[in-house]
Amino acid sequence: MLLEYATPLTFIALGAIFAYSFYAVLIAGQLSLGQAGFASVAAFSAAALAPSGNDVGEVPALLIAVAIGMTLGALAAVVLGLPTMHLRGVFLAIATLGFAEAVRVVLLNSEWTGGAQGLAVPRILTVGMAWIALAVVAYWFWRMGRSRYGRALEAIREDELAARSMGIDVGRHRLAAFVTAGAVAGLYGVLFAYYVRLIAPGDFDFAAAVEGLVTAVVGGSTMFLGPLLGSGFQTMIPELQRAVGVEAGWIRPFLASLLLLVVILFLPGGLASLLPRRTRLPAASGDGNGAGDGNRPSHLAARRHPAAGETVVTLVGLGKEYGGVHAVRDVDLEVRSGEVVGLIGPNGAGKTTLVNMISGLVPPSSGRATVLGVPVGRTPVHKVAAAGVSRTFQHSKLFNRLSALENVLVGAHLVSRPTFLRRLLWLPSARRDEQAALEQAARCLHRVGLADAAGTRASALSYGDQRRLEIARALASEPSLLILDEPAAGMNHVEASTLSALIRSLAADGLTILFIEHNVGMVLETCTRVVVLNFGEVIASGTPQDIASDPAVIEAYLGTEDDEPVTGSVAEGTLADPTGGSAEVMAADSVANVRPGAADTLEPPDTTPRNAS
Ligand SMILES: Nc1ncnc2c1ncn2[C@@H]1O[C@H](COP(=O)(O)OP(=O)(O)OP(=O)(O)O)[C@@H](O)[C@H]1O
Repeated sequence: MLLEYATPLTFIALGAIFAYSFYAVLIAGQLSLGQAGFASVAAFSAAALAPSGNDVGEVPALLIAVAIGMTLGALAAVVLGLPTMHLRGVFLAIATLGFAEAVRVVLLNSEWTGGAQGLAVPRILTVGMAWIALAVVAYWFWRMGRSRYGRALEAIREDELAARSMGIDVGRHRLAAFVTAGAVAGLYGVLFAYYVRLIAPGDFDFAAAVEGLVTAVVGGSTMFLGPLLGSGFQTMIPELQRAVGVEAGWIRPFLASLLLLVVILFLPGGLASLLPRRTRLPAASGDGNGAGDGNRPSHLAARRHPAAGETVVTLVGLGKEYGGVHAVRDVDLEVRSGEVVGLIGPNGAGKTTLVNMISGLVPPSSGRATVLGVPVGRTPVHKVAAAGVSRTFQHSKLFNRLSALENVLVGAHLVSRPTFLRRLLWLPSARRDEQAALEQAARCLHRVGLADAAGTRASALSYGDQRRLEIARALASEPSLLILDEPAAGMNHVEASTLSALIRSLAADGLTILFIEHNVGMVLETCTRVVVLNFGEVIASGTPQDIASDPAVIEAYLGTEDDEPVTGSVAEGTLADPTGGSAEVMAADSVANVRPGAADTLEPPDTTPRNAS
């Protein structure tokens, strides 16, 4: 019975293995078509170099061929990956396709490959061996999925910039994914060669690459079972055709293309997304709050924080120019450990550019900046994060297809330990470390009041909850400096007030906080020091009381008698941009027209002690 279906079953396994080589990079958001090239390098080299089954026995001969093929596939991926890993999307696809085509042409014109006639290879592979190989590959990706490494790849796929800011070395992870793809494609090439008996360079052409990609995409690139589902579907179409007596050759590519279209339009996660995706929640602790905000899990990696009062940020003459626009000019600023510094200023004042320079996202044009001992501008973003800088973004940069808990788990990248290889071996220490990371994530969610939303997809959260989730994700790395870019945007008064209390409680724990906010009232209430930027320059810096009555600040916000009226509400501490921009105001319904010079102080500062909460 099984033998009757041996051929389609073998091709399902082979197709799935090939699709896994695409899945390996799709999971990190990379689109590569070079896998056919890796497979052909592996297949021809192994066939030429591996000993004959007559000399060493069939299975050892196949195993040696697999080892040769996977090694050469991985090496080819390193050679191709090093110069191309900085490419994204379609550019990477074109470069890798070019490589595969070049390999095909070289093999086609080489004598040792038999040219267009191809190379005869003994059939050693059986259906059982093919499925064992598939099981090993699927196991690899299954165990990878919930490891720290697997989560980092998913984070890169969802938002590369945010992943960098969480301390993930994107270049290294992308190259690792590419090399895995090379090895898996190499495995496919060898198994294919030792099954079909005769291999020709044409077996690994553009059409083969597209078929592998379609199989992976149709199956789904976000769940490890996707390639298997895709391959089963692709291989079974001709079998079903035969069963119902319709032999037309166009049906399979037509249905595959149709399904690809349906998947891209309506089912971005592929067939695998129809299967339920579970978010593993941490085991509840005895305090009734799940992992709650209890003690720090003991298996997390250690973090060193600066002592109270130690310098955290030093900016000297820092400037950034975009073409002729001076976004930031000549800023001198020192932030000490434990301070809560509010950065305010009208739209376009240069606040985001300044914090982008501090977090290493944007290199300065002039001056120098040292953050937690690291010279930013010359240091990659993930290393700045590793030094202890964590941040949220003005426009939320969550990993939208991941749950709230998974988002925060990525945030814990820097304090959690690598677990993938230990997960492959089911070592208890890997489970313990994963549990510690889960507890850390749950603790951070609890701290921002999102414990109940742990299993909810980030994209399904309300706008205010998304902003809180970003804060939880930023906290998970246990930073020394937390940068918040307009954290209260989109929040109502109650939420903003709760957020203000949270920021003060974080500061009471010793965290240094730098935050941009248009809600001036909240800034004055929350900060120990306020820095005001206008046209890229610091126009004032001091205590909330000083800033609230500083004439230069009031003029920057309200303009002078000669200016056009501006919209905003002093009473709400929320002011629109005097330069005409569109500030995200906290309470749109309370916005009133304010004549220039209508008030002589901003929102009076709250005198509540900082650590009262
Ligand atoms: N990547 C860029 N390329 C060109 N100009 C830029 C770039 N980023 C910022 N700018 C310009 O730099 C100036 C400062 O922008 P920035 O976003 O830092 O201001 P901001 O104070 O954060 O404003 P907002 O409150 O609206 O976020 C603006 O004139 C802006 O147009």
